Amino acid sequence: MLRSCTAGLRSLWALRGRREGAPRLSTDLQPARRLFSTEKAVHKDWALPNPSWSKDLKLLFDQFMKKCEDGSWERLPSYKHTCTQKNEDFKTYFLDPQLVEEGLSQAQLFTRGFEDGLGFEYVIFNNNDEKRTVCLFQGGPYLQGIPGFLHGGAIATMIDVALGSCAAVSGGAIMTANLNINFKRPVPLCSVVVVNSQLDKLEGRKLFVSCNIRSVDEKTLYSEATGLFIKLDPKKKFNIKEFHSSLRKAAPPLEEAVVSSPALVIHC
Ligand SMILES: CCCCCCCCCC(=O)SCCNC(=O)CCNC(=O)[C@H](O)C(C)(C)COP(=O)(O)OP(=O)(O)OC[C@H]1O[C@@H](n2cnc3c(N)ncnc32)[C@H](O)[C@@H]1OP(=O)(O)O
Repeated sequence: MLRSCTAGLRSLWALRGRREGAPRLSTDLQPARRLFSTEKAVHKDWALPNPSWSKDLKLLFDQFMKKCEDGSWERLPSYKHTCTQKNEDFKTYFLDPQLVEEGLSQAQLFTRGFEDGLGFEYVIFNNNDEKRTVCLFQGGPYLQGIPGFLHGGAIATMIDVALGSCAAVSGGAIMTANLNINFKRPVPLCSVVVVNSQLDKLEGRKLFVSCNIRSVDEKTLYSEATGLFIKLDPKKKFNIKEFHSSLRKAAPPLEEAVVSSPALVIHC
């Protein structure tokens, strides 16, 4: 099972002119800084094949690109950094300007923060008429949970992204309000899975979506999930000052919290 993954990583190292036994990946990762060096890299669309993609992923990608030719499907681009009009609108209408200045300059999309092949490799296709999306996903070795299998949190993340994208196509600026996931079979690390999502119901600002995750041959059902996404209300801007003062009211200072409740000390 892990053979294809190891092979993928070896070819990745080979591409970068490294031999086996060369510096370990974990101590040798400087991807983000390297990528920030040019404008072109910053605005790179990551939902496109790279050398870490397996044969299965490339094959499915090609099949969906074919479906895009008649306009019934479209590939959704994916960027590490804010650069779509949708994201700009989000900042303008929903965020406190102070939050934008203080917090967002270094920010990048969580699922695109790994070096090629090590984390989330995925591409999402949208069918507007049918209100559904298909996400092709290959989870890399840094997403391991129990040995040889994907971490449940990584699966939940992809479900959030897949369902969120499905909802965002219809709803624009949305946020996840509820996710409900049934993990039915563990997903082998580095395998390719298909996340089929669809918009079930639109009710005011509420978008109800559901999805399933299956193997490429469709024989294995890995997970099923439903989600509720809320279309954001521009009248309810996220206000950083309000947020901080509500936090202070809700939580006592750390020392106080530790003394009164040792269970609050969480190691992560
Ligand atoms: C193209 C890009 C695609 C990218 C996809 C990426 C996906 C990633 C998305 C995320 O990770 S978002 C991060 C995780 N989510 C959050 O942090 C959200 C935290 N929650 C909130 O900020 C607010 O609760 C939220 C914005 C979701 C809703 O607040 P609002 O003040 O706008 O809504 P309001 O409370 O007025 O509720 C609106 C309706 O939704 C209902 N509602 C809200 N939260 C609910 C809930 N949790 N369960 C059930 N119903 C809920 C609520 O009852 C009401 O129903 P009615 O209209 O029928 O009265």
